[in-house]
Amino acid sequence: MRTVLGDNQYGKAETRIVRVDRGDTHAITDLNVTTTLAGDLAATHETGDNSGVLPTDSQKNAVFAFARDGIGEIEDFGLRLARHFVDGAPTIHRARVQIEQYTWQRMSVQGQPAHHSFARAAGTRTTSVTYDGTNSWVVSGIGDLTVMNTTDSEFHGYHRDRFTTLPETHDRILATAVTARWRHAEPSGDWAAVHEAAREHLLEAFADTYSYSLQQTLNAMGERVLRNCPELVEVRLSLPNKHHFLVDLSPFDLDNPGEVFFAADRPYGLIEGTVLAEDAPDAGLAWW
Ligand SMILES: O=c1[nH]c(=O)c2[nH]c(=O)[nH]c2[nH]1
Repeated sequence: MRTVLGDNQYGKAETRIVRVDRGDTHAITDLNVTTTLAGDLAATHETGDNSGVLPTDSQKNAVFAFARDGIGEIEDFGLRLARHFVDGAPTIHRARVQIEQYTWQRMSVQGQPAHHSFARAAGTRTTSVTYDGTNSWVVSGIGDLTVMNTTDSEFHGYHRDRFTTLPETHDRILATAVTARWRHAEPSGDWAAVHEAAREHLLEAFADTYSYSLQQTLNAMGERVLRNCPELVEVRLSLPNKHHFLVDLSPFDLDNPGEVFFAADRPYGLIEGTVLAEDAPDAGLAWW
């Protein structure tokens, strides 16, 4: 059988890098960086001719070397790296730089901000930057931000088949670990300000939406971000439904008026969806 080489890409996954800025007080930037390159790479696949391959080791080294000059916002760091790879190597026509930034909070010591001590906080800030030699696309977001509403959530009226045993509920816990990614209309802007605003609006929409399904909450979260952040044109959400089951305490002659739950970790419902501005421009390579 004859075969042809299809789409391919390669890069260095998960370069972990911590930069310490040693000003009057220390500051840290803690990143997990994944670089992915694509282009004219048939030769290495077909004959092992590596003349067009920029080693993944060099990609990792570039991440560390670029960090020596300062990192700044992860979106800008990603754009600098992506341009370096495509503009510097003739066979590389497309680069993606994905960055996860871990959140660290400065500790307090005797009521004062600590000089050099930090505690890791929940949630990550993320970006995925793509550059094709002409255009750049930026998708930013958050990861792993666990949230819970202890009421104002119902789930009933669903389609039933012969396997349906789920009891309808008019009052349940709604909990999820939010992964959200938002597409910027332009590959420039005040990344940190947009991030803060998008995060706030996501969380507020989660908290103040009376929910009849996690799907409805997802849509409300995406809508709220797009209505309030004109820099953004698309939001993609992935929301695991972290089920909390009321424990039957009747064997112990105890009632359970919505107070004691079993927090199951698997299996879990996984609710995913996209909300777009009606006039969102074509996504191009934003989600590559
Ligand atoms: O908000 C929910 N959406 C579902 O689709 C679903 N399915 C399920 O079993 N529980 C829930 N909850």
